[in-house]
Amino acid sequence: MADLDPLYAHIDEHAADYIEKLREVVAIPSVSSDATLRPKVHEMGLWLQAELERLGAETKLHYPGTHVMDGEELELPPIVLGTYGTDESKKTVLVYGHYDVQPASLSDGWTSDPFTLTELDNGRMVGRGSTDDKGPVLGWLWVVEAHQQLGIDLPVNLKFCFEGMEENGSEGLDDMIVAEADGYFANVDAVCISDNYWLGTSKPCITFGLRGVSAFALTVTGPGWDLHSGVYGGTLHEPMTDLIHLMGTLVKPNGEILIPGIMDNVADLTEEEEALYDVLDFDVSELEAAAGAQTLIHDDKKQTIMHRWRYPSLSLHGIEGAFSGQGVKTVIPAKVMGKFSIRTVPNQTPDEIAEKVKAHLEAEFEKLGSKNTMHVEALHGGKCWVGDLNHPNFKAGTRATEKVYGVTPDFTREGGSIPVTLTFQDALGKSVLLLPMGRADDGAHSINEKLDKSNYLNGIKLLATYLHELAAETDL
Ligand SMILES: NCC(=O)N[C@@H](Cc1c[nH]cn1)C(=O)O
Ligand SMILES: [Zn+2]
Ligand SMILES: [Zn+2]
Repeated sequence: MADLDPLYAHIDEHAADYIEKLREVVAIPSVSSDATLRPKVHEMGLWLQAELERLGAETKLHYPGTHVMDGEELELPPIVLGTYGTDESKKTVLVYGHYDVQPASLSDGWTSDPFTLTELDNGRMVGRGSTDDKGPVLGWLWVVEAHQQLGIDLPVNLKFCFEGMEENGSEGLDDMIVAEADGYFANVDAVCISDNYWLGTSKPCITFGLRGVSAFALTVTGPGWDLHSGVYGGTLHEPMTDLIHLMGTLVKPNGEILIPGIMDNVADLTEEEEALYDVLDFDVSELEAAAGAQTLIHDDKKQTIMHRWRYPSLSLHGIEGAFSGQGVKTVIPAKVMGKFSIRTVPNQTPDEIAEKVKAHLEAEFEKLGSKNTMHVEALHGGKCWVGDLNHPNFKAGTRATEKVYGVTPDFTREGGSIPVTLTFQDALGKSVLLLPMGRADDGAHSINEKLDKSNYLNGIKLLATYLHELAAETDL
């Protein structure tokens, strides 16, 4: 295998260039769930295509069509596909990432403009998308560029698949992957995704499991329009009252999900799995620090980690249509929509979850005797995933981590979701490795999202080293 020390030195020397490029893409507010920012998502996709072309990849854009969001028909952003190298003597690695981001605004509590990458003295680079997932996506590009600049042969062929709707249901992606399994993706030997985080803040990990996610919108509709609560309060069924009651029937404050039958298919805990949690090097105080609170439900670390990785959870996210401004507005909202989602685990499926959620809410609404109308909509649903840690793809990731960081990584599952992981595994019949760049306290989806400069640079080295280690795998 090639001596990678010159590559590592090159990456360190070019830190300023890589940070400038990250600054450039953080400044494109590619928020996939905001209709007004949809052009920015497209712009970000085209930015990536141009960079891939600059690096000599053959690219193509797959446009999945349109969808309706907030009552508006919108063009879905392109899935950016790229092929770099077609040498039949080399293995082909498919790398996936997403270029859309979660919403962010200063009023949420950011200490700097979310779309201006802000470097702090402690090495943190703060900005929306820095860690989820623009930093890692860019990392793959710099791996190719560094090899070119140093004249080092890239030991594998690469296929890129970058999407712009991951944070909003990945519409159109699964269909494209299934349709192209024997086409564009035909020669793929292994898949790697860098879109998650270390378990803590100091030790790297590789990840072999994710929870799924099923998102719902629960709408209660009553009066024809918003009403004066002094004039109508006490005289009619209020949608907010119904909605708050219904949302209260979903989950207890201790996290217990109240939907009948929801736990029926949850995989049994085996002794072998339990032993993994016993030896895990996990510090709950780091989780508390990253959350900015000491409000964990469970007293011991084992229960905490199991409820994050292997049991389902239900979170209430918000209510559309309700008054949320400052001061008091004595209004009866005419129509309100509660949003919640369930993180799902083996062996739960989105169809089963949707059926149980609907049956429960319909039964609870019936009990209210309300004259309002209720509608439950299953939004996106993605399955959970557990990969095979013994596969050579994971061995390559482990060796790469050991080389770059000098430690054996933690082997983790994660509470979050990247539904395409299972799609790649099933449709292509190939191993998918999750190889994170960022740390547990990066604040993805939260305020002041950051990527540490050291994680960015070591992450680029890690992705490069992984490709070399995978190329050296004889068992693949
Ligand atoms: N980094 C992966 C990630 O953040 N995934 C999202 C996926 C999602 C599901 N619904 C909306 N976004 C996650 O929330 O886990
Ligand atoms: Zn992500
Ligand atoms: Zn995300």
